[in-house]
Amino acid sequence: MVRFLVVPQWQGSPATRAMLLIDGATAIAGDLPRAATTVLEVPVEAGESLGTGVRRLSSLLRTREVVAEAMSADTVVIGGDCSVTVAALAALPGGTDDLAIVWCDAHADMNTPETSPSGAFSGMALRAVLGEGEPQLALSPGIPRDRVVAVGMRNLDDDEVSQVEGLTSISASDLDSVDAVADAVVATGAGRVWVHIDVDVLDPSELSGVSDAAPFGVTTAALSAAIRRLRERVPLAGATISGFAPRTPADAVDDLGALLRLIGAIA
Ligand SMILES: NC(=[NH2+])NCCC[C@H](N)C(=O)O
Repeated sequence: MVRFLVVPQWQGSPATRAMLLIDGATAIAGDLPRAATTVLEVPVEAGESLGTGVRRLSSLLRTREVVAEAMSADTVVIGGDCSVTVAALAALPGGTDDLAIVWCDAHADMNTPETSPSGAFSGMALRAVLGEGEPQLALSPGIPRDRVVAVGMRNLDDDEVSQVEGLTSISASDLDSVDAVADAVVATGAGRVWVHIDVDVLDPSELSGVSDAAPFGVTTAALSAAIRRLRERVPLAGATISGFAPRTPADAVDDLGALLRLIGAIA
């Protein structure tokens, strides 16, 4: 049975109102089956960079320990900022040797501390999954680039452009084919797949509670259908929903329909 691990980590976000991610995690948790849901306690303090180029590193490391203690097979992780996926993969039962990653996010998250405009670890999260960037946070071993399928990526920093070469990229219009994601993952040869969804991958008309909305995103319907099709062909190792940062409780209610549809596709 699927377990939900709610990780209200905000310290990896570049947003000025990053703590709205706590409200987002709490709103989602309230709609999950209680017996299958664990809400983790993440540090309340912002934390220190400890001389690295990653803001709030000390708190990110602490959350990582808490996630490692709680991880089990068939876990759906609910963020929090999108770097919670790095913590989950670092502690994934069975390791990551046979894993492909589907990274659904408007942003590339391919910065390192050297290229990051913000110092926010969420903007470095996919790069850390590849095993690169700040060594205290990077996966070891990393996931090879040819095992990564990026969906809906459309808001890149200049230094990220060269870095996304080598990833398979699926645009919003590519999702018109319900098999596009499944075909790309099967082509990697991986035995299992982790699906990461930062909800800012959705078009802003579908969901408003994100801190850095980008136009021309994917529809909830197309993404859900693509994930369901993927799961018919490749076993799911786990999944993440992250980046939900509603401005008010009423806004959160407006967005819950789209969120629950995505959760239904991955859980
Ligand atoms: N998944 C996200 N919301 N990422 C935000 C990244 C923003 C920007 N590219 C940075 O590195 O700071």
